[in-house]
Amino acid sequence: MAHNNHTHHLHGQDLPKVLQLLPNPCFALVEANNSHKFHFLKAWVSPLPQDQFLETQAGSVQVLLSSAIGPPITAQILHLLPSLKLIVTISAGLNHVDLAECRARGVAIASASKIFAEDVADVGVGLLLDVMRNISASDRFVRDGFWVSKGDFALGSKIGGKRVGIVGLGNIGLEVAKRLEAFGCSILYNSRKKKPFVSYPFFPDVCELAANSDVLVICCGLNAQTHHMINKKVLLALGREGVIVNVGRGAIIDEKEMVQCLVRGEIGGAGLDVFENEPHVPKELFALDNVVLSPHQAALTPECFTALRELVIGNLEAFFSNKPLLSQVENN
Ligand SMILES: O=CC(=O)O
Repeated sequence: MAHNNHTHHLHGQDLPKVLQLLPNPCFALVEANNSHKFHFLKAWVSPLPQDQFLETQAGSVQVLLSSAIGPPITAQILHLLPSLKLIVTISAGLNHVDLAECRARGVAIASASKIFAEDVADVGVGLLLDVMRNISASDRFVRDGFWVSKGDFALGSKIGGKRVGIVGLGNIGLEVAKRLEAFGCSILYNSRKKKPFVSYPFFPDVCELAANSDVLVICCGLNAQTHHMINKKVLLALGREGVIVNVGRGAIIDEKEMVQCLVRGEIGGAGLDVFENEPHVPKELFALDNVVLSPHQAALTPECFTALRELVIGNLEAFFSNKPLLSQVENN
């Protein structure tokens, strides 16, 4: 987009188009005060079925706004958008986007990973503390009147000195490491590649990492390589006292096996913000006091909304003026 004095005189139809497939509260937030700069094209407003709408109305669309809770951006959708050059996703995770198809079509991706990292890490550490110090379980104990009728509650474990294995040392994993270092934990990690900028011990094999950790914190993305990467063998290597925390995606863990391990006491506990089949959570977990559950909401705090809006609009402005994107994701 040429930035000149006439920009604000452009009619909606002449503005650069930004496609949205489904309504999303975060999109509305991004749109607020910016509808004079971009024409936000909303597939759901049309009476046409989505495919037909895309085929007839979105042929010239270059940018798609997407989110982790929105519809997956499949090869089929990409095929209906021949002019698409950029997907801006309001998420840290990218598993809802067909990355191979984007690569093949030369579609760039910009994410919100940097903005969400601190908030997701906070919840990861919160879940770890909760499981290990029985915070939610003690709260239930007190509310149910058991402090009076039964006396003391089961003791939790000390956090300081624990070995925390981080799976995925990206933006989120690094924030988790930073926080837990301050608690006196020792940090180990598994990642696709060894990171030259940290001195934490690197474990190329996730099973080895589990065997050497008191807690595993899952912070990686979901893809073909990480799907069910945390399988029964890894869980058994973590062991009876071991705790697992997941703030990545549910399907990185083989959920059925994890539930079995928890029910049989083969691992010590779990703190979970994500699940394989959200919003459905395996019912067996509801009965377990050593499990803390959270409804996949680690990423979003109202405090990050301003930064999110600036990042998305910054990416759109950069794209339409041929400048480097602010948060382009590597997709090789
Ligand atoms: O799950 C949330 C995200 O990917 O940002």
